Amino acid sequence: MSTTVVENKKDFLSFSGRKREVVDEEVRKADFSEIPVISLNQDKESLIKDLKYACKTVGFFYIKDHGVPQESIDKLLGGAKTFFELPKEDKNEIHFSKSKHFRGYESCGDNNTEEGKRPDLNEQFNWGYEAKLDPIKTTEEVEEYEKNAEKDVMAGPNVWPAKAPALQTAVAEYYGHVLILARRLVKLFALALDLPETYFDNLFQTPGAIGRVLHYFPQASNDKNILGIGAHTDIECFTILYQGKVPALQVLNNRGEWIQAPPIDGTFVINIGDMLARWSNDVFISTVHRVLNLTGNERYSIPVFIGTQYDTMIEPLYTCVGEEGPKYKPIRAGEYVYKRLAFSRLSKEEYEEKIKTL
Ligand SMILES: O=C(O)CCC(=O)C(=O)O
Ligand SMILES: [Fe+2]
Repeated sequence: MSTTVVENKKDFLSFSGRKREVVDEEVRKADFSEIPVISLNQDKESLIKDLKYACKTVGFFYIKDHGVPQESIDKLLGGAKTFFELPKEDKNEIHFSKSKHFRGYESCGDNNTEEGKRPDLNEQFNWGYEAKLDPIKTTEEVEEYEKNAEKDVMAGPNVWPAKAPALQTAVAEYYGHVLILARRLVKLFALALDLPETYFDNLFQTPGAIGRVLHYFPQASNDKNILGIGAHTDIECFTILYQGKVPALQVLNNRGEWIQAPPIDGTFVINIGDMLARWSNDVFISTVHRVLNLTGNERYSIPVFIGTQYDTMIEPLYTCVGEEGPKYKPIRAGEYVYKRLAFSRLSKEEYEEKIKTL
């Protein structure tokens, strides 16, 4: 999740390689033509046209008519709140440092998303893909998956809080709905990239899909050195974000201006991540964003980061290379995600040591 700030020049140089300049630190209200709202319930031709525009020019959009029941969202928010209210010692029983692939609890200050800024002002719970959480898998498929479950550095079992058991049940229900939506979006993205509709399907059968519930604390100061989550681009192909009711998300637009992306009832925010930006040779753009919660209220959000199966080699797609050719070298999805997560969470020494073994 890390993005490097190039000192003095105020550029963002993310791991994806694309530079983003900040020309204005003031944050302004955008109207929805800047961050489009797209209904999934419209004829396919116009839907693909809307998606093409949003993915190629903004990298951020809202979707409505997405099919995920509000009840499942509310259940997950309830389960997460119970978990976050537990005493520190109970939450730390599943601290992410005990997990080889960053699952579990991150406390406030554990993560420094934006280099050069203070650590992020949030606590969070993270889980990853397991076939038993996937509603399309049969019992036999789950058994088969479990045999090879730890094949990739990023794959393996989740950890759940013993003292807040409702969280696990609520995650399973919500994540199931989101995986179905993700597989629907993957087909639409294939079409928007001028590929056959089923082009990506096999690569999202056991997707590297990390879910997270974030709890942001209100902050008094508008000092941009302290952020709920520092400026970054997401790592995976795309993110399905439920951002609750508290406005705090900001997006860096193509002109280098920070604009607000307030919550809209009944929608998710979808944003393109660096894996799909690389895969599409920057035909789809990944967009820098951050959270600054000046509302005086606590804020909860639920991003699910949808990536491909971890053994997928990501190299620019044939429909996207054009005359200039591929901009990016091939990378293995699991290794890429691991390095990015490790970079903002481990010490420099630990990071160097760990990546030697990948
Ligand atoms: O909380 C939000 O609205 C955004 C969270 C986010 O950007 C992230 O976790 O990558
Ligand atoms: Fe993000």
